[in-house]
Amino acid sequence: MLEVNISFSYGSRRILHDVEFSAQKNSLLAIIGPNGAGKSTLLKCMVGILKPEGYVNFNNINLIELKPKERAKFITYVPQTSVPEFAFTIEEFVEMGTYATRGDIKEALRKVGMWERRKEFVTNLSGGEYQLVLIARALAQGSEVILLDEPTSHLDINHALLVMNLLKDIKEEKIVIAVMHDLNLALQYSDEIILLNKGKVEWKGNTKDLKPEVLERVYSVKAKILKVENKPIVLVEI
Ligand SMILES: Nc1ncnc2c1ncn2[C@@H]1O[C@H](COP(=O)(O)OP(=O)(O)OP(=O)(O)O)[C@@H](O)[C@H]1O
Repeated sequence: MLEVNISFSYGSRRILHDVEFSAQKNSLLAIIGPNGAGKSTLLKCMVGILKPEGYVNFNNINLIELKPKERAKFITYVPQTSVPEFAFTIEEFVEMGTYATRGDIKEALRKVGMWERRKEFVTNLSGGEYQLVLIARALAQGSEVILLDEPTSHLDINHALLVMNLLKDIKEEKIVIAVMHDLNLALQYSDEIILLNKGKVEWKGNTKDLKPEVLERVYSVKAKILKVENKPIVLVEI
């Protein structure tokens, strides 16, 4: 069980106001919200890149208070996909910066379907393939909590589904929290949602309980949530 309460300011500007929630295994948690709501800042605070006020308690250990090396055993962060700068092989890249064993690396690359391609250079991968390698690197670290910042941005629908199905798989073993912009993917794959707006939790709860009025208020659009083949679809009036 992960219990979070975070406030954070950049200088005198308050970005996150008492953002409080909990997360657990077997429940994919999506963090949604408009641009600038504070979603990425929240993940960076949780993983210790930024120093917030509050706590990130995992089994009653406040991860914020741990040294980075110690914290990395519990929580990992997959940043928004950037372009790889250095020509490491996939295998070297996954090994870098982790405390992973050979076995962990093999298992992680197998999980994302990249083991056979481990000798290829990361610089030659497509955006979607690189995203899978970033996830493998986080998996190889073996931490109990995995945070992902927009794991499907820049991906075509096929790769996006590949990544989301992978997260669905991973949530059985780890606490998975993903910042997501695509409301349809968030609604279809997440079990719980936190809707951030202007640094505050505007709404949180079971994904199936999210009402279009909440989306309308926060995103300033006219929205409907329809059921197609029993799956929720957000329809926005244009
Ligand atoms: N290094 C920084 N210094 C000062 N302000 C920052 C810095 N980084 C982000 N901010 C501000 O913090 C606020 C929250 O940014 P954040 O990136 O967390 O939002 P977000 O919800 O992830 O947005 P998006 O969906 O656009 O990625 C924004 O107003 C942004 O301008």
